Amino acid sequence: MRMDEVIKVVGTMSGTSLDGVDAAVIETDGRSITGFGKTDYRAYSLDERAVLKASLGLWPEDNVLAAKQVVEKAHKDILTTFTDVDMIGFHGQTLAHDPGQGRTHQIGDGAWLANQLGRPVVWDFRTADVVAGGQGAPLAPFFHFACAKWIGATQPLVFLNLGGVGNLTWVDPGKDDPAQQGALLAFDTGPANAPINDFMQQRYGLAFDKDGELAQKGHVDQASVDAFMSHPYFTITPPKSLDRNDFPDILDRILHLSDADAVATLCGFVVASVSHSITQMPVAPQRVLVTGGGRHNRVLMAGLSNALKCPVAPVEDVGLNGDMLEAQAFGYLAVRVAKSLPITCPSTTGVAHAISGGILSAP
Ligand SMILES: Nc1ncnc2c1ncn2[C@@H]1O[C@H](COP(=O)(O)OP(=O)(O)OP(=O)(O)O)[C@@H](O)[C@H]1O
Ligand SMILES: CC(=O)N[C@H]1[C@@H]2OC[C@@H](O2)[C@@H](O)[C@@H]1O[C@H](C)C(=O)O
Repeated sequence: MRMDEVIKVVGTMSGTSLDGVDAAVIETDGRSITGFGKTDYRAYSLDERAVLKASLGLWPEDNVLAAKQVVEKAHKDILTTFTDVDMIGFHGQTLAHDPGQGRTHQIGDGAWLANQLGRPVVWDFRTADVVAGGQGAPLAPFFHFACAKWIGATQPLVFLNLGGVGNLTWVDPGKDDPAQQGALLAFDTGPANAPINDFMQQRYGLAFDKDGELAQKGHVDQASVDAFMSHPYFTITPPKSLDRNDFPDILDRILHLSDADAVATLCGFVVASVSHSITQMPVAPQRVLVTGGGRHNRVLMAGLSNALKCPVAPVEDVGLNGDMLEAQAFGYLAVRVAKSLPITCPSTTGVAHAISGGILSAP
């Protein structure tokens, strides 16, 4: 493969919210984005979701066969309709993440998918980084750097992903290469939608608080937010990353509140953790562009706008697709892996030096 060859790749993401699989086409030479293409979404059924949820926290030595089959089938279903791509970037589903012990666990066999779909598949993006001493997450930052160039940004800005977990990337678009010192700073900010979803599921059997409607009726309990912010995670100097279940007692902290106040306070946790994270940026960002499902939550967006000293807007404001950015990221990273370009560096995962990673499985 020539270094300047543009590859049409479909990337997939099955995120921590366990709602389904996103797939999105991107065209890139592994450095610049040259175009975006078709996108699709395949929801997990309630039964599939239950299998995945029951498998969270499990490692390869545990019995994860049922969950693996759910993930593989869902990806095969959605990817079958992407017929005109050169390559697939397959993130899989994270079940467990413990970089401190040098391990992270994404299920789904990319070699099997390559055979089923007759296309090369790049997968297992995180293992090389954790084995090399990095956090193995977040991995979207190198793609965020390319997005900053694509939108023509000239001043430092932040991409904030509000998924199940929150993560952000500070980008200096004045730099030439994402692995260059001072180009990026990225880390997980704290829990985002996952606790809100868990609460809505427990109380109402609902998947999430649509548009923040319940939170809008409540008030933030500041004492609970302050107690939440005393968690040791917030004293760690970035880069740092989280497992979905790293704050196991988060819902216990709001049990004494009314439902509306409880959800408003969970939103307050997100706003406080993101605001704290922004104070750790090398230079104040000119703006914060929000991606991930949390950008639809009006209470989260209003809270962030109030708390931060710069404009906060969904990535749609700059022409990007906030539902598909992570899927696009793993397409982009697949091409970088195929070209042996770095996908992580000290300022994104804390790894000692910039490295590539992933496995490329030919059909
Ligand atoms: N209209 C909406 N109102 C409020 N919240 C929403 C809305 N739409 C989506 N969300 C939230 O966004 C979540 C899905 O976000 P997203 O797809 O970015 O997460 P993910 O990719 O699974 O997570 P991660 O980035 O942590 O891997 C939903 O579970 C829900 O909590
Ligand atoms: C271990 C893992 O799967 N982490 C996810 C998770 O979901 C959000 C946040 O936590 C981020 O660190 C990461 O995903 C994004 C896509 C990333 O790697 O950039």
